[in-house]
Amino acid sequence: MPPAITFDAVSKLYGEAAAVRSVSLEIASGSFIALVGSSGSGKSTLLKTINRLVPPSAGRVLLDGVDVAAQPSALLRRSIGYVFQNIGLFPHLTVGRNIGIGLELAGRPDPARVAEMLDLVDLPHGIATRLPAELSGGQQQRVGVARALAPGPRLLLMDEPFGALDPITRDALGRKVRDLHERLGLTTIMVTHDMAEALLLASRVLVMAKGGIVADATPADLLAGKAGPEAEALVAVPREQMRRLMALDREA
Ligand SMILES: Nc1ncnc2c1ncn2[C@@H]1O[C@H](COP(=O)(O)OP(=O)(O)OP(=O)(O)O)[C@@H](O)[C@H]1O
Repeated sequence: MPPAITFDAVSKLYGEAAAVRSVSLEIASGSFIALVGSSGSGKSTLLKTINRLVPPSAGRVLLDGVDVAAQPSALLRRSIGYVFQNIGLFPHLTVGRNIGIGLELAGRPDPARVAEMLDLVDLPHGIATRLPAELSGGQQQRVGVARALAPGPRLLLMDEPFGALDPITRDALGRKVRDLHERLGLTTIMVTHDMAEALLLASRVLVMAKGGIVADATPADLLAGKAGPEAEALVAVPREQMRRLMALDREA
């Protein structure tokens, strides 16, 4: 079973300023969650409390009922896949070693697993001997996903993973990740600025503002305007774009 996550009154203060304000919520095992909200609303900070990159100032985060603070952070991070915007591949290591690094550090190197992961993200095996700089941005981000999934985590955290990609590559990778989420039976949390991406990929959308969760709804309820004013302001943009595109299509 992939883990369920509980945020129990989680807050994070930086000096006087609260980046996250007393967030309490449960995430069911197997969910695909999109975390959206304006810049600075606390999305990344909340995400990072799960893998202990950010220790909460108050409250607890539980994975399957166990406080993450009670687990050694290296062990915890090995059990959680993490993909972030600037990819963070090791530039001096080949693609193959980048993908295998988690297994290597855990003392169980596995070249066959590297090939399996390349297949999983639709990259040719020949790419394994190249350096990251010799790949396109989209290919690098696929390697980032392969690296996160190589140790076989059940939980995948993604922080604006496709932000730097062109729209076509972004759409393809988003679908790929959704497909992997289903096939591997993951629990996935993705921070994104793109409401359309959130609506199309997630089963549940959490909207943050000023460190708090201001809406928590399915994509269908969000689109139907049932999730409150903050959510409505974010949904209005893709909805209006869709309306204009359809009007153009009718004129053509
Ligand atoms: N290490 C830090 N030190 C001080 N303040 C921080 C730190 N990290 C984040 N903050 C502040 O906490 C608030 C929330 O930041 P966070 O990165 O979580 O927002 P976000 O919603 O992910 O934003 P974005 O969409 O721009 O990435 C912001 O006001 C930010 O300036």
